[in-house]
Amino acid sequence: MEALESSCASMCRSSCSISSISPSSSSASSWAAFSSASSAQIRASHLHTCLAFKWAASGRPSSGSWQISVSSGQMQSFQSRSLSSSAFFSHRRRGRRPLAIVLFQMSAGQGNEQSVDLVHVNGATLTSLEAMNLPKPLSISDLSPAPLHGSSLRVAYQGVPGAYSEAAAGKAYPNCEPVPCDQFEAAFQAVELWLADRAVLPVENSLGGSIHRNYDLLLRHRLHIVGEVQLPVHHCLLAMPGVSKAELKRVISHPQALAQCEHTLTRLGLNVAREAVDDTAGAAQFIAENNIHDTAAIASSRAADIYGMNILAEGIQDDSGNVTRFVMLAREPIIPRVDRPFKTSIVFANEEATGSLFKILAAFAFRDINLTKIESRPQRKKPLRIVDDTNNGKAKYFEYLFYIDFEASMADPRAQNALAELQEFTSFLRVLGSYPMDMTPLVRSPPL
Ligand SMILES: O=C(O)C(=O)C[C@]1(C(=O)O)C=C[C@@H](O)C=C1
Repeated sequence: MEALESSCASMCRSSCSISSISPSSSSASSWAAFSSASSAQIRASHLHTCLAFKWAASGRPSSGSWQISVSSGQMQSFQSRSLSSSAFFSHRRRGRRPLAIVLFQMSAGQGNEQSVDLVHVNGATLTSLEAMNLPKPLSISDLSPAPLHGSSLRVAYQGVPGAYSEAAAGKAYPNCEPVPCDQFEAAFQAVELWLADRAVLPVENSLGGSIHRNYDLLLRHRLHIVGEVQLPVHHCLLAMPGVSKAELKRVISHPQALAQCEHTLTRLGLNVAREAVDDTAGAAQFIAENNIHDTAAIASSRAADIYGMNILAEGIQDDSGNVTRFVMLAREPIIPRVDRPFKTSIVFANEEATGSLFKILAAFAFRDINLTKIESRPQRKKPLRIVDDTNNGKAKYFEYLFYIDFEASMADPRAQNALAELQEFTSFLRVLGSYPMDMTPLVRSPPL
């Protein structure tokens, strides 16, 4: 029997129970399409979500009649589409297995709070979840500026469950509802569009350096930095159960993770091809879903648990004190305070004058304000400055934006005065956020 994986967007919060579903045509008007999976919660009024099953075996499912058994409950009528039609499968999943979609009709008059427990499709067990990108009706709670009383904060991160960014979201906001996003840009937009309350994004790593993409996105979007978390990153080498290091021909992971483990991989004799993918846990998921035996992933031990992989080596980062710094982003800034250590992040373009950068840095030094980070990025809108100040012709200079983090709150007059002085030497200045510093002690992992 081909194994199926149920996928779902967990948009719905109440529950209902169904006993079995047989295929038929989908002509009814009140489709209660809901995104769900094992023990999902749905609200009867949600009409635009749906169930999706991902094939765990290669190839397409065979045709024939389908029986979906779920726990018994109050759903009065339901229908599924035929699963045999190829048009029925999502074609947007290039290189990935097709999705089968089942729509359920819910009858009016059902209570709001019901639960669906999917168990089998034609006897195959449903396992993991994946978000479906289907429209969901807006509700009042989507539009409320703060999470409703009793509901958890939705925190967008880039990657899939098991990614370090998910762990950082949990460290920043314990008990939050992590919202996985396929790209950094999507995490920014999820907050801007009120689909999430916060985003948690990596900005720098102690071994790999800055994550430039996020610096560029900080400028392009209007979100505010409201906090930071530093996460010790302990990488593991994951492979399918039964696979040994000697069988590996490739190691895949997020480019930062590959960079952080470069020397250790060589020391382990793994002089095999490295391939970059979107996130560490996504690498593990890809290997597990496709049952690939000649490839390992660099990811967390939690990713090994989630995707059923074996840990071949633990703590494979090149330095036991490997730490990634994440920032928390929100639509509104927080009010800066002076009763605890604060950091402020700014971005500016300096004036075209000799020594302007020196004068900018001196504005902090004279006030005893410690700088913790300076990063320069090309000014994409104005990448070159061409000046005619030589006897031999025109000179070309690259134009940069500078990102600075300094240890002071914007409520501190020293910081206010420093920025006032900065304005004399800058053509552009923006405060990205003033936020409490992460002062939690970091735990080093034992050397490999
Ligand atoms: O791929 C992940 O798991 C991530 O959360 C991303 C990320 C990064 O962008 O730096 C986060 C922490 C580690 O440094 C490696 C990768």
